[in-house]
Amino acid sequence: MALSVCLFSNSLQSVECEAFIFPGSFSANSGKRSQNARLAPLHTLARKYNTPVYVYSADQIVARVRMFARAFQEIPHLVCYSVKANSTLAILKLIDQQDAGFDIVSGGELERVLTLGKKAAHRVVFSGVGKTAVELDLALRSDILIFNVESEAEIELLAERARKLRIQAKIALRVNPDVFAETHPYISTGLREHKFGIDIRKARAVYRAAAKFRYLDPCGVSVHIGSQIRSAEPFGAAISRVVDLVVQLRRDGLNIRYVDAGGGLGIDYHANAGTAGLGGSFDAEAHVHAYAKTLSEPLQQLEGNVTLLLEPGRFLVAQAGLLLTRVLYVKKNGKKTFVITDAGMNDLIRPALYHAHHEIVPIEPRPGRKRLVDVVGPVCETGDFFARDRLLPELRAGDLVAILDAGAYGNSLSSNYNSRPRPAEVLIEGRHTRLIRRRETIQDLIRPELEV
Ligand SMILES: Cc1ncc(COP(=O)(O)O)c(C=O)c1O
Ligand SMILES: N[C@@H](CCCC[NH3+])C(=O)O
Repeated sequence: MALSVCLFSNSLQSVECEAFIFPGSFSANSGKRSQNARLAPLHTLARKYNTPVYVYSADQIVARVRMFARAFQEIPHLVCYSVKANSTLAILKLIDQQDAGFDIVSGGELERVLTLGKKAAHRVVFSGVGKTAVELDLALRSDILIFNVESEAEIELLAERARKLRIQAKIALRVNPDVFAETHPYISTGLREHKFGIDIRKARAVYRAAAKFRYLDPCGVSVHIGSQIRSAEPFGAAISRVVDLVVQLRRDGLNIRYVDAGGGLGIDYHANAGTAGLGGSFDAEAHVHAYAKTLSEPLQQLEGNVTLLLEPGRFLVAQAGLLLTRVLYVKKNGKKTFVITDAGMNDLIRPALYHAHHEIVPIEPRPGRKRLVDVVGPVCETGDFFARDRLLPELRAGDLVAILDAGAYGNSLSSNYNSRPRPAEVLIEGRHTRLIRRRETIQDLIRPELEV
């Protein structure tokens, strides 16, 4: 019997989501609100586009952007989607259509935003510790919204470039608030020992110095304490320190009009855990509302006159994407069973890099006893795994499996290691599916070398 499973369900806590019709035995019961998104069966996608392939749901992305905006509706704000999470042009376009802005960290990301039109650039915040003169010039000429400056040396370089081009630059200092946030150490950014931002204790003096440059307008304060943060508390601590600083800076005579709270709101990578019914207790909407409340309380001290900039990445796109891959081989080494897929760590590096958990769902699960397996890729690294000692229904060569919650830091962090072309990407829009990035070919990889 065909039952429905919505592998993107968690992002909306949807029930009865008829996303994928599997001849399997899962049922998607993950919560409260119901949404019918009729999407194509994954089998069809695998046949049409081959594997591995990233599959995204446009509905889910749009729903997340709207959910985020709803939570902040009482506060003047601009959601600036963090492009690094997923920088595929069709995804950016979708988010642009929701009137969002963009958080970028390189000239390359700015070029991507510019493909949406010049207007999109006016809603860009430019973060990053290592901006080059060329990147600053492009951003100045593109008339971006604001530069989040991360060092005194960068202020000087930006002031020089702005003077040369005779273009006024709005700047925020990204302050380092020395706030601990529980997450993987590689993606924690808010402690003094991290490379990010300017020590908040020095910030007033740095603002005073910045204000002397004719072509710089110090009008914002920004902070970003890390990524995949599941509790509201550290965001509250960071924003309170920022608000205190804004009060002081205003007393110092600066016209601070922007507070940028950064990104970092986490998701539940276990939300679809379990096999007898996908879904979990994570309520994304409640989570973002709690986050909004935590940010808005300290901001009240500023009595309006401030636009809150937000830079969510993962929260908007992670759960709207999955990586569809086919089992190549199943083999035993001693007591271990390895399920070897055609996707590898080069396609999705999060498990290898952070020991990150991603749910893995067989598309046609076999009934019967589950087995403890390692799901691994074909790359020549022992770290090339998607799951270790995971209890899964029996898998055989040829089976399709979906690696869930892969919409953020999936393809954008992929590489060509082992000379593996990157996967295709497909967007599901209502009843239609669209190839938004073709699979790379070996020619794509070697052409730059043949050209020299
Ligand atoms: C400055 C900045 N803003 C926004 C983000 C987006 O973070 P997330 O995807 O966790 O929301 C990042 C990544 O951590 C970042 O470094
Ligand atoms: N790449 C990380 C997030 C990094 C955020 C960068 N500021 C992840 O996959 O979780």
